[in-house]
Amino acid sequence: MADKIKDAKIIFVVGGPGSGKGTQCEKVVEKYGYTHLSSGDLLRAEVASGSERGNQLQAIMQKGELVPLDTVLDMIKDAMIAKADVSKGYLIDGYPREVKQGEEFEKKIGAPALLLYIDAKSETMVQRLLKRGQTSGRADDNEETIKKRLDLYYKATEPVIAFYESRDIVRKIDSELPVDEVFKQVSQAIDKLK
Ligand SMILES: Nc1ncnc2c1ncn2[C@@H]1O[C@H](COP(=O)(O)OP(=O)(O)O)[C@@H](O)[C@H]1O
Ligand SMILES: Nc1ncnc2c1ncn2[C@H]1C[C@H](O)[C@@H](COP(=O)(O)OP(=O)(O)O)O1
Ligand SMILES: [Mg+2]
Repeated sequence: MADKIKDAKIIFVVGGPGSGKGTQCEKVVEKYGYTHLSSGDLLRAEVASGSERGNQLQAIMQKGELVPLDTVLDMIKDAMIAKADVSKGYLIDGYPREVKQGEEFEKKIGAPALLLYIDAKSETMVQRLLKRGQTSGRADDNEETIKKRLDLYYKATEPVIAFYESRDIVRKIDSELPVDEVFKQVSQAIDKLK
């Protein structure tokens, strides 16, 4: 595995729910041709398949909780391998959500070259998620679950940023600005990688 993706850059995209991770990743795909893997999207695909495992995942996600680490990591790893021959870089969106996930990823796959920290105020995230909820059809875009997701973000995911800061790979992105302004910052961080 490590061999197959040895030249591909790995970028972790970390930020609260509704901070704009998915929005920025789409633009990175367009400009840089990186492979975008969203843990949430992978999980929702499993739910949509109607499998027994998908039903269990749905119940967890609806409560705003984290699904088991092994499940997410296996899904990401399989998806990375599937793209290994064509991918020059990977955007890992929504993972790691806790320090342990980062540690396990590095043991099984490899080290990230960059961590994009997509930062927005909690009020901003709530407003964006409530708006997204009007059309997303996502079971977790409702007021009650949003609150739980935010709490979990501050408790479990923010420590991930501190964990990688010591390696100097964290780039903090101000995601309060309009999408294109946010993307300028993202582009600058990626351009510096080369
Ligand atoms: N910079 C921004 N300004 C305004 N709205 C944004 C911005 N970035 C994202 N959004 C909107 O906020 C919502 C959440 O964005 P999304 O990319 O799905 O976030 P995440 O993947 O982090 O949950 C979406 O409806 C999106 O259109
Ligand atoms: N790395 C991960 N570990 C555990 N659960 C995860 C996960 N990534 C996603 N999930 C589950 C729990 C999340 O509340 C839900 C939705 O995730 P998401 O689509 O990444 O949300 P968002 O883009 O709004 O931040 O899926
Ligand atoms: Mg997303």
